[in-house]
Amino acid sequence: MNHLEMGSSGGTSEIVESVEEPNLDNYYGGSKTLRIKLKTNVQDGKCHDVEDDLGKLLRTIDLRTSSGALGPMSKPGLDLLQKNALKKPIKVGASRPSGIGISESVTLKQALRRLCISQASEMAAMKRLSKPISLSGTSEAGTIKKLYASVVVQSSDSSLPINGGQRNLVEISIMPEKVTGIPSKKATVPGQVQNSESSDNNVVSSPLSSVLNSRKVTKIRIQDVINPTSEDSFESQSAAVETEKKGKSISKASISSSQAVAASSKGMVSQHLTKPVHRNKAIRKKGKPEPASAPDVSTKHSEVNIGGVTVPTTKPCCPKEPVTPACITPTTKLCRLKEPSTAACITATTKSCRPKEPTTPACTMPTTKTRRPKAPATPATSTLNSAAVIGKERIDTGANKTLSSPNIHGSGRAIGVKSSEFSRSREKGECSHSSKSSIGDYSSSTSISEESHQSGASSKGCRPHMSKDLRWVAIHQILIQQGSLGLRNFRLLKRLGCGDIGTVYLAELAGFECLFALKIMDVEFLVSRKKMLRAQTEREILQMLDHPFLPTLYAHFTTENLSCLVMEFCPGGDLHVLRQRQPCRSFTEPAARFYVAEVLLALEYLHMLGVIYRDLKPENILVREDGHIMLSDFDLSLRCSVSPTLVRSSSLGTQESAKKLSGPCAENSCIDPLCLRPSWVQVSCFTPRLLSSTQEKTRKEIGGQVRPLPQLVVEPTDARSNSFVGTHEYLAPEIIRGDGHGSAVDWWTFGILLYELLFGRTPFRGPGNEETLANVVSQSLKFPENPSVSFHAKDLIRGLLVKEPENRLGSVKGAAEIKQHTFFDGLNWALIRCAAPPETPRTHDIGTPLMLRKKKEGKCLDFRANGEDVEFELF
Ligand SMILES: Nc1ncnc2c1ncn2[C@@H]1O[C@H](COP(=O)(O)OP(=O)(O)OP(=O)(O)O)[C@@H](O)[C@H]1O
Repeated sequence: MNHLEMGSSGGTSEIVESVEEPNLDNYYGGSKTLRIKLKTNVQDGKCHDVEDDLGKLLRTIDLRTSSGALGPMSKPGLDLLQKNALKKPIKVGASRPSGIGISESVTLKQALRRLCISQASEMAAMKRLSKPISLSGTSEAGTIKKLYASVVVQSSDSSLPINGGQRNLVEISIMPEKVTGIPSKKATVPGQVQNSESSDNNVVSSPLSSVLNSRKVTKIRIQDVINPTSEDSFESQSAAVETEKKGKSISKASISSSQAVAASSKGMVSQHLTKPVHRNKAIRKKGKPEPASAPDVSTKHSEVNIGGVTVPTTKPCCPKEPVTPACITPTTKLCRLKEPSTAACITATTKSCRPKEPTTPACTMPTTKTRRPKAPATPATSTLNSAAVIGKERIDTGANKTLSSPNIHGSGRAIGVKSSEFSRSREKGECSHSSKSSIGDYSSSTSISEESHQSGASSKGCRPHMSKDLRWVAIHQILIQQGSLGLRNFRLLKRLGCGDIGTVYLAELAGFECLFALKIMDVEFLVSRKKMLRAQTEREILQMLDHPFLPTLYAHFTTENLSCLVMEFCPGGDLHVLRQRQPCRSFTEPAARFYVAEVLLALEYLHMLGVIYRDLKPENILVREDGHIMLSDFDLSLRCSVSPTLVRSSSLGTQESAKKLSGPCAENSCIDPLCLRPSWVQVSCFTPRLLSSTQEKTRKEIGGQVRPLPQLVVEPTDARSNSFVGTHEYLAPEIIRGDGHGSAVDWWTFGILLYELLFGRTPFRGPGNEETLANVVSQSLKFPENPSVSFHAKDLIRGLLVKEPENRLGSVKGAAEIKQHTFFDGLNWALIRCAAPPETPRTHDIGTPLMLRKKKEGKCLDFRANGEDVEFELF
């Protein structure tokens, strides 16, 4: 600290400038010292002229420094010079382009000062360049260089390229805190002065101080980047603004430096910096509602009902942020957006949805309808829990609950149907396009409340694998533009088939060239035939689905008296048709394995959702455009509760396992993945293979045998229903016997399916349905000699077609058990959706557009192409 002491010594008053500083000898070598004392003699009341004293002083200096006029300065002299330097900013003027000059107009004292200042500063700087700063571990020279670089950047041009600013940002941020005490010393770094000279107005000390100030600003910004959501950063940002405001008064250069730093910050982290701004707005507006804006359909995870159309709102149709081409990639040939505005935001690489070559795999459905035999009446009571919980959904079984789904209404007319009506509904299916008709003796002991419907809707809100689908974009565009979706938006092109509860059409969304399968159901007909619950079950299940081998429901709407499901269209027909096109009317083993593997994954997924499918047959397995499968038709499915269970292998007796499996797995008497021999099983198992020492010990104690880990089973293995549902040839024995059934029925039908795909017929088919049913219950399984089928395939079928459901493969651990069978050896389950299918469908005939004409009273609605007109088919 510098201070002036005034003392009195006799008649002489002496102003002594004393400096309390660390030993500067270290700084300046201490080799030569020049001590200057300014002494004012007041003697006899006479003041001597200061100039005289200085003259003497100058002579003294000349004498003592004659050996080296530019030699090291004495400490006191330096002190004085330093002090002066601190008091006055060093102006870098054009009059002194280089080196040290003394203008003629200045006094001798000033000249002396300048000389000393320049010399001392130069020396100090040179010394410092080689002196490390202990605090930061970086040399002070390095720090000076960095500061210099900052000053150079800031003083030369404020409109610097951003990357220059970036460099400054980083360098400044690592400066040690304690550099603030030496700005004036640093100001005389030679190179720095040279650069600073480029501008008359630049004040060297100011940029430095502003840089130091802006370091704080910079630091704050970096914090923002690191943690853009922290409150601190928000406050600091305000502080930074304050600092910047203050900095404006320092100098022009300091402002520019601050701007440069800020600009560099922006340049580095422009994206991140936008976040705190948004967040700040949010903080400010906290508690205040945002002004009404258009609904952001891209972010909500629930469904909306717009104009009677139920659609999920999570689809990335028109997100607020501009849609990048990568965000919406065409995934199908079946949809193309026409409107240029949309196409611009979506991507222009979409394939045409209108295939040119007319082939008709999807239109080869048998048109003959089979009347189903009346199945024996079965008790309506279901062994399902009265209040079944599916995930977060709760199925309320309240008997008199009124169904008033907003989705089932037409022209503003809500349909309220007492669930008691459904409870009485046990009607069999009456119409099918296939030779294998589904029996729909649907025990409707459950009715589904509105709440469960809503939660079901929200659970299906997100469909990642379909999120890039242009069809979502098209539908959402219609909803946004027109407010609702209806039959008017579709051109019916072809009838794809007729089921128990409705008719499915190939339909094009007008203006978009997007093809859909449109299932149209006559609500009055459904109510009168007590099939409303089946329709509702199907819709609710469809709304839950999000799986590559299961259909996507794009929308549901009601219009007049029709309930319509807008689904994904499968142009490849079904496996029944496809099988009949095979050389021996049966698939090769690899092809069959591919199809059943995909079906298995779909069933596994359904089971995990608490859905027992119950109607597996080739007719319900549709072939997608890419050749992969899609399991359709859920109106006979059973919804039930699923409670994850940890199943220990010991609970499944080893003998039982052996019965179910043969080959390497059965030899081991264990079905746990760890016990399976095939290498692919071990590869696909995610169980850690490293055992701890304790585990290793335990393992040895049990005689070297691997103790299988318990397995989590999330399948409705305990669910029971007494409904008589299914297709005769596919009905499980327990359904026919009326024993009550659970998810094991799907593994029975899975066995029948594999049998049919491989052998071209089902195993228990009799001359009539009654005989078929009898065979299913009592006849033993036989395999034809032709075609030749592998042992593994037969072994799997044998494991599945076990008449007692409790001994059936899959009855305990579900799909996991079946996947582990040797028939599937080498199959990569995780990547099967990427595997090449046995065949991909040929292009399909979209047919002639159909037109709705009329509906006859009290009859099931159907449309039939007749030139340009459509007639209703009565059934
Ligand atoms: N998404 C689709 N893509 C192509 N064709 C389909 C699609 N959905 C259904 N179909 C065809 O439409 C026809 C009728 O299907 P729907 O599901 O209504 O009845 P179903 O399969 O006969 O079953 P059920 O009578 O039990 O309702 C089927 O033959 C099927 O091939």
